Amino acid sequence: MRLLEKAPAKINLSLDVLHKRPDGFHEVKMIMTTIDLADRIELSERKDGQITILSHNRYVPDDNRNLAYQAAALLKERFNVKQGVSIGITKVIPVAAGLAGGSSDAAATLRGLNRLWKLGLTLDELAEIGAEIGSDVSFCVYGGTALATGRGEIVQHIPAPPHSWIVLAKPTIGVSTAEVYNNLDLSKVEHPDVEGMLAAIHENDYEKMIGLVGNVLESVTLRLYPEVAHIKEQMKKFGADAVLMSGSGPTVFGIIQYDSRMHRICNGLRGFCDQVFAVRILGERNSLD
Ligand SMILES: C[C@](O)(CO)[C@H](O)COP(=O)(O)OP(=O)(O)OC[C@H]1O[C@@H](n2ccc(N)nc2=O)[C@H](O)[C@@H]1O
Ligand SMILES: Nc1ncnc2c1ncn2[C@@H]1O[C@H](COP(=O)(O)OP(=O)(O)OP(=O)(O)O)[C@@H](O)[C@H]1O
Repeated sequence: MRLLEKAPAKINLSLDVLHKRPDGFHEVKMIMTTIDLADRIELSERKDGQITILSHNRYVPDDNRNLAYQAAALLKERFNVKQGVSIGITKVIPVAAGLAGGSSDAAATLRGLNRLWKLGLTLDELAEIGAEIGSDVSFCVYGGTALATGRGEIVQHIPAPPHSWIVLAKPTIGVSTAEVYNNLDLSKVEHPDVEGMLAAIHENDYEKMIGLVGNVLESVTLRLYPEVAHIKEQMKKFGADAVLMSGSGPTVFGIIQYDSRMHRICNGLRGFCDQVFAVRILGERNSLD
């Protein structure tokens, strides 16, 4: 048997870090939403009990460093599954980009293997298992839009943000999440208004939403990688309504209401940036909702 799962990317509309915890992780408060840019995960049964990864992407590990491999190994061990699985990953989400590509691949593998191996687990149970793989995996198990707290694994669902285009631009560099958190100086950051963003989304208020985007991790990544600041400036100059870095970066996203402006911004960015995408937020509401 063979089955397919989509693994969508996420962006963080608001990302605050409250403090560093004794376990080394940081306590976060962030609003995440899935976008229509997805890897494809193909799961095929193996009778020999092995787990294999095939991705045809030189930046993606094909062994137990791959988060999809870790997801399969965890389920196999926890539920004493005898079968194995071949995991084919068609990468669309840029790697080490702040878009949770690896986390979403792991989450899709959990959802897919739950079906393939007939484990009968709920999404809540899969999300709990996902937290053992990485902080973003729990959110990715559900997708949609959510307020995430704790180290990111406590997920509270909220409505989708107002109707808009998301333009993504990824500079050629990759960024290490651990490096960004390690260089964060919380005495120097400006905290975003996460509660205000929550209210804007609940009220489906586009103007309010674009005025409230914020990410404390920008303070680190923009300093370490000036090309990210350059892309932010260009996206603003081309006319995006709001511009923010996603996660630990380096991908920058712009929020735009009108198609014509979205095209203008994409054309402008493609002049100097290889990876530019225009996507919708998954499950978005239209402006009349
Ligand atoms: C930046 C975000 O992507 C925003 O959604 C996440 O906070 C990061 O999530 P992630 O990539 O799944 O992170 P993990 O794989 O769990 O952790 C990678 C590293 O990031 C740091 N880390 C991550 C999450 C967190 N709440 N505090 C941290 O300090 C830790 O140094 C950890 O070793
Ligand atoms: N399935 C996978 N896809 C991509 N990278 C993976 C995968 N599994 C493991 N990795 C490793 O994880 C690193 C980070 O990749 P990923 O694309 O998940 O980063 P990210 O989008 O910044 O994640 P996040 O936003 O959750 O911090 C890569 O450099 C790669 O070595």
